[in-house]
Amino acid sequence: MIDCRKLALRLEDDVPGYGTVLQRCVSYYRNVHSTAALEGMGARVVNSLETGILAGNKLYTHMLLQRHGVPTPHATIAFSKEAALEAMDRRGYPAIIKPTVGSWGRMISKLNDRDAADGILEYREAMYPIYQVHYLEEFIKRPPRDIRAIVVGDRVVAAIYRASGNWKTNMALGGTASPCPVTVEMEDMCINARKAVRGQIVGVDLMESDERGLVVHEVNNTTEFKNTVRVCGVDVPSLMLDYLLGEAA
Ligand SMILES: Nc1ncnc2c1ncn2[C@@H]1O[C@H](COP(=O)(O)OP(=O)(O)OP(=O)(O)O)[C@@H](O)[C@H]1O
Repeated sequence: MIDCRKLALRLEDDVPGYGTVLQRCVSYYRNVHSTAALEGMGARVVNSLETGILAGNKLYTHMLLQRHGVPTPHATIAFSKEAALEAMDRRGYPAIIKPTVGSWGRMISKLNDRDAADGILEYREAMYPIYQVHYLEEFIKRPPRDIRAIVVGDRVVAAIYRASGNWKTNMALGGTASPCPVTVEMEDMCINARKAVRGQIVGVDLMESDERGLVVHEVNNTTEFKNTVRVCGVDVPSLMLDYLLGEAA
């Protein structure tokens, strides 16, 4: 185990005997940059830099899911406050606005009407340029929960429902976990989602839309699994390591 924060890599060296690296850093920027360095120095990193970049960005992921025929919330990308408001006026409220890069539900807002949208967009326009890219999703009507499925290669090894009193069901925001049965439909969809971002070990987040059935709203490049292990009793980290050892053989 190597703590990324203790790492200083001389980039012209070969990686000293790392071979295969299972990337587990939860900080997005440390994650992709350490992956880039390690890959460049000859290590095989799971997931790859390519997957880190693709899955780390909600717009890139959306486009890939769509192209691979994986159902995903309808979305709009707008490049100014005015264009975003116009799009929401056309598509209707509520809408969800998300940073293209981010996790744990941070800075994700539900825009219930034009006044709320106008206020949030004004703040975003005053922030770093990345926040002036407005990624909007339809609000999916669903039971008060979502699903996190852990995909290791060609299997969903475990899945949980995440429920909370808030419309955002992230565990980081106080969500609670319970086991979710894995259906064939869900497994196929998750494996397609993994392939769409060219990943190997990923966490796929799904919602059960009242209108459209299962939709995938995110693919996590470095999936957390503590609560899944606890409620499903599946030893996810061992399965990840078995997969990597099988791949390396
Ligand atoms: N389009 C949507 N409609 C309804 N609810 C949504 C929608 N998108 C997200 N949510 C809710 O908001 C939560 C956070 O969304 P999302 O997973 O996209 O954010 P995140 O910051 O990437 O979270 P993480 O990476 O930790 O899973 C989801 O778990 C889900 O409960």
